[in-house]
Amino acid sequence: MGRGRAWISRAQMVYLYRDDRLERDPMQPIAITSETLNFDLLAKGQGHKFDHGHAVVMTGGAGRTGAARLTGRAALRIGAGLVTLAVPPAAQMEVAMHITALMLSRVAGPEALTELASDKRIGAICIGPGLGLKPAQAALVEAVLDSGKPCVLDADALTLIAQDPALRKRLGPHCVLTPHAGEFKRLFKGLSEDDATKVQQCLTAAQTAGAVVLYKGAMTVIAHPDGRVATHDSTADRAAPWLATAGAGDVLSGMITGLLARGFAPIKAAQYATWLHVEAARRFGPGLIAEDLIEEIPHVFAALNL
Ligand SMILES: NC(=O)C1=CN([C@@H]2O[C@H](COP(=O)(O)OP(=O)(O)OC[C@H]3O[C@@H](n4cnc5c(N)ncnc54)[C@H](O)[C@@H]3O)[C@@H](O)[C@H]2O)[C@@H](O)CC1
Ligand SMILES: Nc1ncnc2c1ncn2[C@@H]1O[C@H](COP(=O)(O)OP(=O)(O)O)[C@@H](O)[C@H]1O
Repeated sequence: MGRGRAWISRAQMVYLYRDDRLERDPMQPIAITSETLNFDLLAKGQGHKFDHGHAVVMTGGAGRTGAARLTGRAALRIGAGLVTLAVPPAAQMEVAMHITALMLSRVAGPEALTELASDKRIGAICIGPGLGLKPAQAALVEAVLDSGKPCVLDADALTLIAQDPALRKRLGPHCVLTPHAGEFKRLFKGLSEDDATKVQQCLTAAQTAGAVVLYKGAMTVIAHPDGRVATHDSTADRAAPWLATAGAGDVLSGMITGLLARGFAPIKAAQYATWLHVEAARRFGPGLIAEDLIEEIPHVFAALNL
């Protein structure tokens, strides 16, 4: 075990969060850097797999499951003890043929998803990557939101929420929304066209939605409805242009979901995942595709002496 760490209890984790350097000046935008993060929080102490959290990722239908499979694998690599893909019946064979360490649960509709999410051991849910945009998928998003579990809402879930005020009303600070610029524009109409800076736009969005918003891009901004804002600058000496590749956002969602399952608070999960995501991209370098990001995570952890 790295640095001889003992098992860390949930109570100790709460203490460690309070000790986090990113918390010191909560109302000011804070730069997410290796100086402001406390990497000891990422260490995996002793315990069995359920002590490290169980994450669920909803997949899309047949022929559309790749994005959620990336998400699920990233959640496992970041240290969640177990990850289950919730799979519509028509996609069950496709997903089963592609996974090994990931588990599969057949989910025929919102009732089945509600039942799966009600398992007390499920600590986090991700929905959106490759999901689809039909009313049946909106009902799945509703089931996730009604579960009250920490969740990551990405890709098609964001588009569905943008189209449906009833879904928007169900958001809370336990939700992390991860829009790229196109999704941000759809979700927060008008906001992205005014003169406000990206920081102000993201903060207003978080306060409007009542949820944590991670506004993606080379400059990523993360805002909590209570006013906390953090920025991650991936330009200049932390440039990672190879992250502009299909599926990179699905991997980020998985990293956040895995950290949520491990017990990180939503804003912390978003901050740590953002730094690790760029770090993985920079370590891999040119030619990066989404799968490479996931396989680079262990090397990032090793370099951090975890
Ligand atoms: N391997 C896979 O199976 C992948 C599946 N994906 C899925 O494909 C579906 C569509 O995803 P899209 O992201 O294309 O979503 P959308 O089609 O909803 O959004 C893309 C649109 O937004 C505009 N846009 C503006 N700023 C943008 C920005 N910074 N980044 C990206 N687009 C921007 C684009 O011009 C484009 O018109 C989702 O279900 C998604 O999860 C993608 O995640 C890519 C990988
Ligand atoms: N030029 C860039 N520099 C740094 N990070 C980038 C750059 N382009 C994209 N990214 C990051 O890559 C990810 C892309 O996510 P997204 O646009 O949702 O892609 P996808 O939907 O294909 O998964 C985001 O985390 C974003 O911040």
